[in-house]
Amino acid sequence: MSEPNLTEEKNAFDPHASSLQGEVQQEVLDELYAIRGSIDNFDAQLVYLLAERFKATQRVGHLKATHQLPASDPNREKAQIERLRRLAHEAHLDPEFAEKFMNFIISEVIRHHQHISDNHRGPAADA
Ligand SMILES: C=C(O[C@@H]1C=C(C(=O)O)C=C[C@H]1O)C(=O)O
Repeated sequence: MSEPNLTEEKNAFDPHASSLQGEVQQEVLDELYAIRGSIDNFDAQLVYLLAERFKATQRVGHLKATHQLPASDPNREKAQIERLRRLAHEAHLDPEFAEKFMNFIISEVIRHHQHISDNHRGPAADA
């Protein structure tokens, strides 16, 4: 018989975790849980999407380090932010929020690129 997986148990997600239990009618809680089920699915997708984006940006980081290119590309960022603000507006998402969120992600990517560059070994001097 296998041992219970303690890590899994400790990390088990309780979709009904709430500070509202006992505070509101059960029907209200049930509706809240139903909506939160969708929120949990969206959040999981966000994590997977971000993970895939960071995989791609890591590749860019290695390419830049290999060719001694700067970690950031301000013109590219400007074009991205303009496009995303437009998309956000069309999607009824606050463009200010979209810009702040994007800048937050990009600054983390640049930090990764600097780290990759700092740890990059160039071609051996005697090669
Ligand atoms: C990923 C890159 O590096 C940086 C990060 C960016 C991003 O996260 O989209 C965009 C421009 C760069 O400042 C890139 O140059 O494409």
